[in-house]
Amino acid sequence: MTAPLLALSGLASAYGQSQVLWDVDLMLAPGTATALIGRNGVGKSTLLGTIMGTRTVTAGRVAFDGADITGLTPHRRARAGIGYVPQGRHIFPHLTVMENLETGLAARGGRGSGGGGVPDHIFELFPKLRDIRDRKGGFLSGGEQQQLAIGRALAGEPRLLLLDEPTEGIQPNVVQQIEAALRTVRDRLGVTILVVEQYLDFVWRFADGYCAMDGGRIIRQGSTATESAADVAHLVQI
Ligand SMILES: Nc1ncnc2c1ncn2[C@@H]1O[C@H](COP(=O)(O)OP(=O)(O)OP(=O)(O)O)[C@@H](O)[C@H]1O
Repeated sequence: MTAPLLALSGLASAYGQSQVLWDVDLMLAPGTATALIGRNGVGKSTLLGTIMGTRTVTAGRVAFDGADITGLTPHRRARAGIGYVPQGRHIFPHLTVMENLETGLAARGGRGSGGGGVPDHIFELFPKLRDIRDRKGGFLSGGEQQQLAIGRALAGEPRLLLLDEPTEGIQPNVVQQIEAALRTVRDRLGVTILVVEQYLDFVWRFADGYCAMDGGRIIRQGSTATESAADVAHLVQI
């Protein structure tokens, strides 16, 4: 197997006295898309947070491209090549679309294409963003904000893209655009993707593999090519 881009081993996390992640092992091969599935509250967002560095790791190790990054701040991890699209998108409402995208450039550090501005491919992935580039973030629809949040993460030219429920509350035609864009990001840009997603149709159309969580642990992993969504549906139903 090719060396993993991301390797989690024995990872644990807690909010104060309350442990929410237990002994998580996960490896992501470069250029693959994996969906993190499971019911509400099982620890999916917390797991993304431990990879990005916004949540405390109480045990275990996060390795990115062979280097131990467990002790690095989120800022350093972003500069190392990890992009993050949080749940709720966190768009800056008083900045324009273009200014929001430019905030993503800082993550690039010395890496990436070296050009100064927002990479053109972001507007090829999301043409709507070009049309509305002077509009303030606070005036965008949910679908436009989601595209902007993904575009902003991509402006940092990440090698690993973490997304937290990108289809939540988004109308079906925009879900399709997001799916097509993510497919291009994986297949043409070679970016590795880890996406928290409850919508299994989307997962089975787009992701290579899935990883199911329950009670803060990974309880099952597999391939979307060899298993069906029906096999795991009981793991996401409430
Ligand atoms: N800031 C916090 N302080 C204390 N407990 C928290 C905090 N954030 C999350 N938790 C708890 O940690 C557990 C895991 O939450 P997490 O958000 O990671 O789950 P999730 O699977 O992403 O759920 P959802 O799909 O609802 O976002 C839950 O029991 C939750 O109540």
